[in-house]
Amino acid sequence: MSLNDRWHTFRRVPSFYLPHEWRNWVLDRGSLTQRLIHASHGNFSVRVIRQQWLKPNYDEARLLNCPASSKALIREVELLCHGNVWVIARSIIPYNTLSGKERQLKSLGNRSLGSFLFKSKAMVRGPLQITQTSPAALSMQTDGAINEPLWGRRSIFYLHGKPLLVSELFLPSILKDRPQI
Ligand SMILES: C=C(O[C@@H]1C=C(C(=O)O)C=C[C@H]1O)C(=O)O
Repeated sequence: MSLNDRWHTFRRVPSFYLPHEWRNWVLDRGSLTQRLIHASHGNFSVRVIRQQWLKPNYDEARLLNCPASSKALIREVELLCHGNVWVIARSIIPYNTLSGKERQLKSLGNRSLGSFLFKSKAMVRGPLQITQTSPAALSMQTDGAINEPLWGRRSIFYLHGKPLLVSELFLPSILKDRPQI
């Protein structure tokens, strides 16, 4: 099942629902890429699952104020540390956002989106929305390896005032693969 379906139901929860051990990760408004690089002592990579022109789901189109029928550049990735997936992410980039300097977003490849966003002097990040979901809800093939709630977030980044939506899901390997920082 693609992330497209996994993110279909982003059920918001208040940030105070977050357990202590996840608060620093999920509420950090800085670059997640930089945080992962630091936490893994540089053993970090981006695996692009797909990057295609597709229709966002209804909720995403609504947040981006895009017509429900319009397509956007949808990028789904896994962020790996020490070869393990620590984060899965889905970004929705409307056509009109891919103008000017932001045209480069079409050809990121396995460079992190964050490496572009947090370099831009014209970037403003909107508020974080928090969600809690389950492997079952995401139809994740975990063969029982993950049987605990998963925490995620999404926020809109504005580049020269043009929006893109980034959703991220934090996997338990973040805490299991390393001690708390
Ligand atoms: C927004 C960031 O970029 C990260 C990298 C992404 C990508 O390469 O597609 C997507 C979401 C983020 O987890 C960040 O590093 O904070």
